[in-house]
Amino acid sequence: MTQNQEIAKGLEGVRFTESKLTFINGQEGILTHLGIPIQEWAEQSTFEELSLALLLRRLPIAQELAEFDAELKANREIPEELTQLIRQMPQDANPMQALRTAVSYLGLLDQQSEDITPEARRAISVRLIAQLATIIAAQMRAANGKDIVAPRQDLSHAGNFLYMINGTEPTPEQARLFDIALILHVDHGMNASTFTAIATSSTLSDMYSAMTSAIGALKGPLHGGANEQVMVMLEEVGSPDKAADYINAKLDNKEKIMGVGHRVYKNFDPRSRVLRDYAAMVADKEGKSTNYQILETIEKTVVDRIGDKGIYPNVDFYSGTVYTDLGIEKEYFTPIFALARISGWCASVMEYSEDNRLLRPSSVYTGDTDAHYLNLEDRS
Ligand SMILES: CC(=O)SCCNC(=O)CCNC(=O)[C@H](O)C(C)(C)COP(=O)(O)OP(=O)(O)OC[C@H]1O[C@@H](n2cnc3c(N)ncnc32)[C@H](O)[C@@H]1OP(=O)(O)O
Ligand SMILES: O=C([O-])CC(=O)C(=O)O
Repeated sequence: MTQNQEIAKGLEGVRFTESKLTFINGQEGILTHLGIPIQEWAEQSTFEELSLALLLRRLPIAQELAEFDAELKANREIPEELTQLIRQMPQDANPMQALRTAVSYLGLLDQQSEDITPEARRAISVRLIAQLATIIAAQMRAANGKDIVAPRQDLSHAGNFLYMINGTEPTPEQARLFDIALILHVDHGMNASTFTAIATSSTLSDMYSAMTSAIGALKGPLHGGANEQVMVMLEEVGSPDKAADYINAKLDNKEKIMGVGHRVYKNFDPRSRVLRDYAAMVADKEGKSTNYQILETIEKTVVDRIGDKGIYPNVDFYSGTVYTDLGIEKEYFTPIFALARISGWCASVMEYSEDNRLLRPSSVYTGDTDAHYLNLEDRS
């Protein structure tokens, strides 16, 4: 029996499906959704519109967008049982563990959760997109010993989230900045968490199981968890004049720098450029923040030292400074990534399920081939 011995470590470059959602050219730093550059989505669109466009796989017409917007608003409330669970969670719970638990519980409470027809998957996607914001805001408030703020129906998705976390309405500029940050995180091809969501749903499991798996995958520091780790690094560095030495010491030690490097981008991640511009704009307006100055030095030091390996800032590098400026604590950076990526996960699962095939790769077996069972007393 012959076995193909080739291994694609980390599944690098392996294509297992077709998709019409997202195109990435990692060498040239190009990212498009439905063929439209990410910069245009960021400048001209909204989180709601991009979410619907990915679910439809085309730009919606005005009436479709208005209806989707109304549907999201009508679905913002979460069940009272879930609010109670959130209140009972340990105050020091890891927010991604708390989110994973809450989404799993939401599935338990949803009468439709076992229905995997396209219609049911779409209805569940709308609820998940709308309610993740309410769940994360409630968790943030409860963990800080504050009253949970109910969602409002007269604000945008981004504006309502900021309202729910702060208890006061954001300025239009703050709401728009957060909306842009969400847009930049909505989808990114076959990243680890989207792949995980698809792998789970390829067994014909339900949407909530797929999303719970995806949240678990996003949590890791090599993926979405890197944005929080960037902030940890900024705290360790402390001041801009220490940044270069800090990075050089880490690289001498062969340690990885968080928020830089990417499996696909070997030039620059276009999302980090957009985020850097906004971070710079806020920094200029309010007098350059220490964090922004440290990041500038880290970027320069990393690119000087290992830019030739294709290591540049990724989306997680500058996002944290934008969130910090909006008053969000670092422990919630990764849940906020999920708040945006939920739309990409749902759209990807729905697309893949139209022509589903069980995901089941192989490994090359390198263990014994001629062993026999030994009784316990005969083993040494
Ligand atoms: C939303 C997102 O998921 S974006 C990614 C978020 N993750 C991070 O920011 C964590 C830091 N970055 C990394 O760990 C990596 O760049 C990853 C996991 C994102 C991609 O990794 P891979 O494609 O597997 O690249 P790999 O780890 O093989 O690195 C290739 C080379 O670049 C180096 N390298 C890659 N990333 C980094 C980094 N962040 N810091 C220092 N060196 C790095 C590796 O040491 C390796 O060097 P070598 O060839 O001399 O051994
Ligand atoms: O594509 C990836 O591997 C990681 C990433 O940038 C994302 O998920 O946004």
